[in-house]
Amino acid sequence: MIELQHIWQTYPSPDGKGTLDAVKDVSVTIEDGEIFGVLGRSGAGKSTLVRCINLLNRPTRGKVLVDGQDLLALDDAQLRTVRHKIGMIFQHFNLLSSRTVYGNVALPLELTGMPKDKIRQKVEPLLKLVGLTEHRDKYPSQLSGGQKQRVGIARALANDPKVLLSDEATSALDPETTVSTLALLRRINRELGVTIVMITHQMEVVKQICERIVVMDHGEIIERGSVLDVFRSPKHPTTRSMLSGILCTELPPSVLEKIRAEFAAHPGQCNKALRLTFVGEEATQPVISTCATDYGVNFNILAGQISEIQEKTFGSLTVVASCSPEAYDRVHAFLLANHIQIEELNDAVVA
Ligand SMILES: Nc1ncnc2c1ncn2[C@@H]1O[C@H](COP(=O)(O)OP(=O)(O)OP(=O)(O)O)[C@@H](O)[C@H]1O
Repeated sequence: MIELQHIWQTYPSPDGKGTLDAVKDVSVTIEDGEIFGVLGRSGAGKSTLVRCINLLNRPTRGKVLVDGQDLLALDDAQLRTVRHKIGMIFQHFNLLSSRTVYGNVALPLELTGMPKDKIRQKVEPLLKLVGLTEHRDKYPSQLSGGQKQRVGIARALANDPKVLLSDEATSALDPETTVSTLALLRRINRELGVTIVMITHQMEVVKQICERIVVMDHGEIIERGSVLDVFRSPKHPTTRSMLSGILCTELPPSVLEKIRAEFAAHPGQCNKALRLTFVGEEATQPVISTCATDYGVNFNILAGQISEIQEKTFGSLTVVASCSPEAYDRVHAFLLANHIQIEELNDAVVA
């Protein structure tokens, strides 16, 4: 288990006149075997925080405990031993251009003084795991971005780490390569039991593999929870804005226009603009049609997104419901009973 307790990181400010708190009193616990996401925009403090886990950053204040061991209390030799158990991969791969694929993966083992035949016994299965056996003698310049990142992953696994820190590891990759790289990380997590900490600004990354996340903004944690819960009801405006592509959290002018037209088309009715969010098999179609047939509600679907999070369907629909106030109360209760989250958007339409 990794425990970051009340971490502060203070740097000299860019103008050199004062200080900048890049991380402000952040506490996070990461359980063994999970895939944990640290999400936020550029400059939020994600890398600064996560690099405290292997003390690439020494926090100005706070405690870093890995399996109960206080890293800040260790001497250099003890810290080196702990760091062997924490691998790291980077956005720009950080490979040595003068070494082959094999040579890059072997490097951390050579540094421990391991004999050559033992190194081969370790490196060859790793190259197989990341699908690079046939590229073992190539140099980084002869590889695609996705292949380079696979070398980085194999190298990070060479010392059998318990934890893998991934600092924007897919940010430089195209969408397809991102998907396959994340699938590889998930396999590593499941098959080798490695705890993975993902630093990312990409919702797709979080959506595809993270189980729990924290969202950072200006050095602070503004939201935390399971990915499903945060996606279902993001509370902080920054989270909502980061999720807007997936959740339609911001209503585009064309949808606002349609909502206003719907309201005008049903004068004297209870008109509600709603965002309905659902997870799993409570697919809305039967529910929506039940609302129409059993409760006499006129539903007009104006926008929608269905995606997959942790192998579960996750959907968000923007609708206008027009009916009597009594019918609306009944429908509201019916939707909640069917595990559909309801957010009323009338204020946004009026604003
Ligand atoms: N070594 C440093 N010295 C001074 N300021 C720093 C240093 N490292 C980071 N910062 C500042 O701390 C803040 C947080 O940076 P950090 O790299 O942790 O953010 P991030 O969320 O990881 O963003 P990015 O993805 O852009 O790296 C930024 O304002 C950055 O300029």
